[in-house]
Amino acid sequence: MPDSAPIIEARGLTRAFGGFIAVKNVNLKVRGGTIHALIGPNGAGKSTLFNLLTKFLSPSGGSIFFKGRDVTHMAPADIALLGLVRSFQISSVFPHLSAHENVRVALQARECETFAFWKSNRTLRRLNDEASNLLESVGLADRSQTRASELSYGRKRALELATTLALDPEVLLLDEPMAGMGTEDIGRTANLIRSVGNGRTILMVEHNLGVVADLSDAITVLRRGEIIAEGTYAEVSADSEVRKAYLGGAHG
Ligand SMILES: Nc1ncnc2c1ncn2[C@@H]1O[C@H](COP(=O)(O)OP(=O)(O)OP(=O)(O)O)[C@@H](O)[C@H]1O
Repeated sequence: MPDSAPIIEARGLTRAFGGFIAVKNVNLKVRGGTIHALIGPNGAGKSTLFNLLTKFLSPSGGSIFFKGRDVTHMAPADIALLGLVRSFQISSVFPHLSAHENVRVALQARECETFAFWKSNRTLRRLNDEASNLLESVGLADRSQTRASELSYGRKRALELATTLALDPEVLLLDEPMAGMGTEDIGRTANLIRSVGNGRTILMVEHNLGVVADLSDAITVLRRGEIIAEGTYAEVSADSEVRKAYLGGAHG
């Protein structure tokens, strides 16, 4: 693995809904520079764990560390500023703006953190160029002037990824990046994730096991809120508990 230090770590993470424990004593280490997938049958607790890590839900117990710092009680916006950004579900794509305008707005949002609010012509030109480069990197160069609302589903998600990349996150959390996509979009998005994963850490929840096998350096398998296996795809797919969980299908 590229780097052995965990960039995200959950210790004893637990979340109950009433009397039901959706995530139970999870100890997870996501290593810097890796693509790490969270898999498991329906209802295994993947989304709940994701929501805990991105602070959309607060834990009933346990702690979360980001780059060695205890962020258990930090607000979602503050953890995003530290460099942990969730894509696809929270990124803001404005339907009436063009693809290019959407990325530029995201770039401007980032610049506001560090620069004065006024912009010189030179700065605006640089932002325009940067927006064009980002669109190109997600395969949307030829859709630059298309309104977001007119993009196909797969391309809308590529635009969401571009607006997230505009924030230059160190860690990207992707929630089912392939959901609802056709084969062609899946292939393109997998390539995209691989290329944006270069130099970043990616944690993703994904149901498409072919994609998981293809992209992941490490995989954590959840069932009924607990980790049942961890390792490479070859390791977890050979695990008898994992096989049982998947054969058990939706009742995992
Ligand atoms: N807000 C909530 N209130 C009550 N129960 C919840 C809530 N959110 C999730 N659960 C329950 O927690 C369990 C885990 O759900 P979660 O959505 O985290 O699983 P998942 O692995 O993401 O499933 P899927 O693959 O179907 O998206 C499920 O039994 C679900 O019904």
